[in-house]
Amino acid sequence: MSRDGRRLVVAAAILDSLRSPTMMLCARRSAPAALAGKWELPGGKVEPEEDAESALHRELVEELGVEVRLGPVVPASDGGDWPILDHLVMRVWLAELATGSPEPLEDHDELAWVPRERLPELDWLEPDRPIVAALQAATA
Ligand SMILES: Nc1nc2c([nH]c(=O)n2[C@H]2C[C@H](O)[C@@H](COP(=O)(O)OP(=O)(O)OP(=O)(O)O)O2)c(=O)[nH]1
Repeated sequence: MSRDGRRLVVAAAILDSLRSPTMMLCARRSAPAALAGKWELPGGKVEPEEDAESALHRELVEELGVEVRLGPVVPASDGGDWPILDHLVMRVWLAELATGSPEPLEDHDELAWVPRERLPELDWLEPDRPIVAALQAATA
């Protein structure tokens, strides 16, 4: 749960390098129908009794088959989690690959390494647009 009791979604902005980022791994949703075709950050809902970072590592293994090193969280302008679809909130970490090569194993039909300056060109899930802007700023 987030601090205000809303269900928490966790996601990773996986960079080619945490130290000197130039590209970010973006994922195109394949389901449900209402969200299919839109780009997002890989991740998913935190299960009850699960801590946020463990949930993120679990989701990245399930969805992409990778393990990552986490960098800092990129907060919303109020310092907290980002409001997203379905009255959920999302916490976003910068990250870099530790092991594995990302494959669209589950929930996505395409993955793309996108140069950070081109990130706004993708057809993002609407709530992700301000997050993408913050990620560009955080990786400048
Ligand atoms: N993973 C992810 N979800 C996002 C992003 N932006 C955004 O609005 N969402 C929304 C879409 C969904 O309503 C929700 C995440 O749900 P999900 O379907 O990915 O979660 P999950 O893998 O745990 O699946 P389930 O338990 O619902 O079956 O958050 C994003 O960048 N990444």
